Amino acid sequence: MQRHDAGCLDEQVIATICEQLTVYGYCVVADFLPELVANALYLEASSDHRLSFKQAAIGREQLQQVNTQVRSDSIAWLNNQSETQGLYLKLMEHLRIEINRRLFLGLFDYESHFAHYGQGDFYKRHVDAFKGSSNRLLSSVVYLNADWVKADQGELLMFHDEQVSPFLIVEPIFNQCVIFLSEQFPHEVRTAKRDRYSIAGWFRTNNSIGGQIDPPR
Ligand SMILES: O=C(O)CCC(=O)C(=O)O
Ligand SMILES: [Fe+2]
Repeated sequence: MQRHDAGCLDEQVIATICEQLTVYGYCVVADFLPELVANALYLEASSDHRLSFKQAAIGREQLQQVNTQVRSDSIAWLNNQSETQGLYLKLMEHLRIEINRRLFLGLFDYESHFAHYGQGDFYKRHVDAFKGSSNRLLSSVVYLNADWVKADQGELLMFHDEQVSPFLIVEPIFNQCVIFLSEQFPHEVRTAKRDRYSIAGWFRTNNSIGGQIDPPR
């Protein structure tokens, strides 16, 4: 059900996200974005040739390397280059401000990329940030796949510490969003059986030294 059509996130959704992050450290939200925005994002991700998807790498900065044993998806960073990206980034900026206002997390900015998992692609178990060594505080993933069925797999599996069984399985269904503490939860993307589109993003704190934002992407 669509709860909102204006160019903003639903207030109740924001309140729920903040409550669940406080209690559990993660939350899953259905119908996250205004439907028009989610549709436009899907169209852009799946068919806008100005986006040049590149094989995703792991690690940061100079240590980045492509390792298709770990992840085999392709990504394209959002940089406000289209009206659609502008709408999405504005909504996430609103969310950033609201989370800071309610939870005092001191989130400083938000970086995000489209991700495309083709048939057979996966992302093995990992954490998005290692304790104390990153400024990624909250991870978000918005899924853009209409008509996803169980047989398509490609679920996000979330784990507690070293446990082998996931405590949460998130299907990558259209306009569903998951937000979680980046250092807290190992997770993996099960091999997708069909094209799978999403936007992964990170709210970051500012650990800048000498005016340089640390670390850059
Ligand atoms: O697409 C997903 O469900 C998760 C992606 C992910 O873990 C990442 O990009 O770091
Ligand atoms: Fe991740």
